[in-house]
Amino acid sequence: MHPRDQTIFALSSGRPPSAIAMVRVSGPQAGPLLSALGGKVPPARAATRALLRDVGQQPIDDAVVVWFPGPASATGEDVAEFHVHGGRAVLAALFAALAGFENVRTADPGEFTRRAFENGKLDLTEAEGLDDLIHADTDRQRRQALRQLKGLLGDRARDWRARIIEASALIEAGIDFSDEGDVPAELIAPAMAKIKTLLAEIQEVLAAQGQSERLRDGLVVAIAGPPNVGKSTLMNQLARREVAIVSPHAGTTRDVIEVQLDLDGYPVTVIDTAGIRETDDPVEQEGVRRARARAADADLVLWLADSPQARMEQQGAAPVWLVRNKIDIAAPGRPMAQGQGKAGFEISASRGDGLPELIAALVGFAQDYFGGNEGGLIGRTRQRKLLEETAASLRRSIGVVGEGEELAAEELRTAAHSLGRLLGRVDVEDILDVIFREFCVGK
Ligand SMILES: Nc1nc2c(ncn2[C@@H]2O[C@H](COP(=O)(O)OP(=O)(O)OP(=O)(O)O)[C@@H](O)[C@H]2O)c(=O)[nH]1
Ligand SMILES: [K+]
Ligand SMILES: [Mg+2]
Repeated sequence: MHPRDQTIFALSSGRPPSAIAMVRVSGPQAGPLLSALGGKVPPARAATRALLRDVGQQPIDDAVVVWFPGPASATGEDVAEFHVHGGRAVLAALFAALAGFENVRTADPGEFTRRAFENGKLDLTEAEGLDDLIHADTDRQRRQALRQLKGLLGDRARDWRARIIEASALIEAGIDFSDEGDVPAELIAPAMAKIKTLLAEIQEVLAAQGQSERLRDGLVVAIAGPPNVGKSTLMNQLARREVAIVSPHAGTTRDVIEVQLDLDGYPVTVIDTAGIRETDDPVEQEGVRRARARAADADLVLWLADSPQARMEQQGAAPVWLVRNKIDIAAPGRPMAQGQGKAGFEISASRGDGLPELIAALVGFAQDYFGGNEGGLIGRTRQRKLLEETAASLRRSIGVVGEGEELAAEELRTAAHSLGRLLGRVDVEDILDVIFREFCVGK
């Protein structure tokens, strides 16, 4: 039997032990498994109490089961849910009982969603939204993922694709029905007008997007600077816990240390690095090399220093903010040298002075970085790339239509194909369907 036709099961709730655990089953054996383990197939979509027993009639657990006959289920197949007590031994016994049946196996990662997608329950953008929702750490990520899951982008893409196919059917019909290959302008003009309108709509979505697909990956802020200036102390303050070792010994931090922060709903990764200096110690040299590399890849560098004469080092293309630390012991004195046109900050990482201002500035930076808008439909680079490809093909079709309708039609097919890939449905038959439906009646 093909793996696709087998019945799959998996623990769908969190790691055991837990009060309740939910094991989900999907596939043709879901119903037979319910009756084999629970004694009967319960009424559909109603939580039903069942004493589960294994093949030897030994009790497994007192459970609640739910039966979702397909296709009106999450995956489109027959689905059974077993809500059991979330102990490791209970789950082990249930898994053993399930796996004992023929053509029943544990699910691969994402396989329930994959089946839902294959059964047309979700398009690819919605599946991506579901994945993002499960992995969302911050509130803004959650809202963005929910927009994807609700299929807002998918709905637009389906509509655009249908309209492209319509326009291309008009042109192709013109080509097929014209005598010497010259397609009457009455057919081409309305088709191209449709294309121009929808190109404008796609461009609007691409432009309104700002940076919001960055929400998935987060913003990386590197703390860098000379040894012993208080980088790890600042890191611990931002993380509100002791993630990095702090000591008066210069060269304490060697590895790159990361923490994930939720900064006003924005996902921010802060990294603490080794103090940058010339050194003979090969271990510290490696630390310095990693520090430079990570700072060069960061989206923002906080260059920490503890003297007014501090000179900062630019790493990569990211903006660098000069942050003077230890103002509690140094005389306030002269303001620090200003770097890259950015205002310097003055803080005491150990005492907390100046930290609210620094954090407020980081939130402001995050707002700019993420585009601050809630209306973004695009959640991933994959989606943006395919929409850009679609727009480019549409522009080319408008450009080449004067040179030949076949060229324009070919570009439209490419555009529809890009949108099909966005949705995870690539199906050239659609174009033929429209042509035959609209132009071949009675043949
Ligand atoms: N007075 C004062 N001391 C500080 C402040 N911040 C850090 N220190 C002290 O400075 C020393 C070095 O701090 P760290 O946080 O380890 O400095 P670092 O830059 O991570 O050092 P390396 O990892 O070795 O490069 C420690 O003794 C801290 O207690 C501050 O704001 N004021
Ligand atoms: K130190
Ligand atoms: Mg350190």
